[in-house]
Amino acid sequence: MPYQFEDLKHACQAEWQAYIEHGFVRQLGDGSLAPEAFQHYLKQDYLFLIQFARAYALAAYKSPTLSDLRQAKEGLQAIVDVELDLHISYCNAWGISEEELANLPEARATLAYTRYVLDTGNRGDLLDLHVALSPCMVGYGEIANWLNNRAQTIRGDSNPYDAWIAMYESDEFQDAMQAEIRWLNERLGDVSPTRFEQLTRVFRDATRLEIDFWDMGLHLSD
Ligand SMILES: Cc1ncc(CN)c(N)n1
Repeated sequence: MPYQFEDLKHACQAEWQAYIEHGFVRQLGDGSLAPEAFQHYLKQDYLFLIQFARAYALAAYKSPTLSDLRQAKEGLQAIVDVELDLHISYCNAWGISEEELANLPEARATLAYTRYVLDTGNRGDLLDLHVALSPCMVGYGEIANWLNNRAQTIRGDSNPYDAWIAMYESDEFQDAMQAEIRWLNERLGDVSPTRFEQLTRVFRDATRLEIDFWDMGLHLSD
């Protein structure tokens, strides 16, 4: 039977659930997250997004066909034109200037995750790289949808984190997430069980690094 993206999630169910339903996410949803934790996360996420934009540029470099190149461009555009732009204005609203962002040191969780993805992409092929990128692109879209279906989630002005949820439930982000899933489904359909095992390891590692990123925000780790 051809593999699908859902099979990767299924193979890493415990890690995927721990990522999507993390304490940081729950507290964002009900508005109880400490502002310092959110600001720490926001700053590190700016650094994270710059490295992830580089990883999509690597995907463009590794693309053998026009359709692969277009998919890499979509990912790069979603980060640079949608997420980073919104992120900078969102940081400003939270009292974090662009100058401060430009001079931040990277936390260990940021270093570990971003360099893992770049290294996986350098050593492996285009599919390894997209699988390593997928918890980022697919996970946040899924988190926004999970929060929206959760009774404890507060939407609107009474939740200071409402704009964050809105960013990831936006059509632009949800469309980019669906395009990534479609691209992966087409490629995963052809892989052998042994190759799927290898890719599962990459997906699990990247998902665990997403969990560490939430932990870093929650505990203000550097
Ligand atoms: C750590 C992290 N992971 C995923 C995303 C969503 N692109 C993000 N902004 N930051």
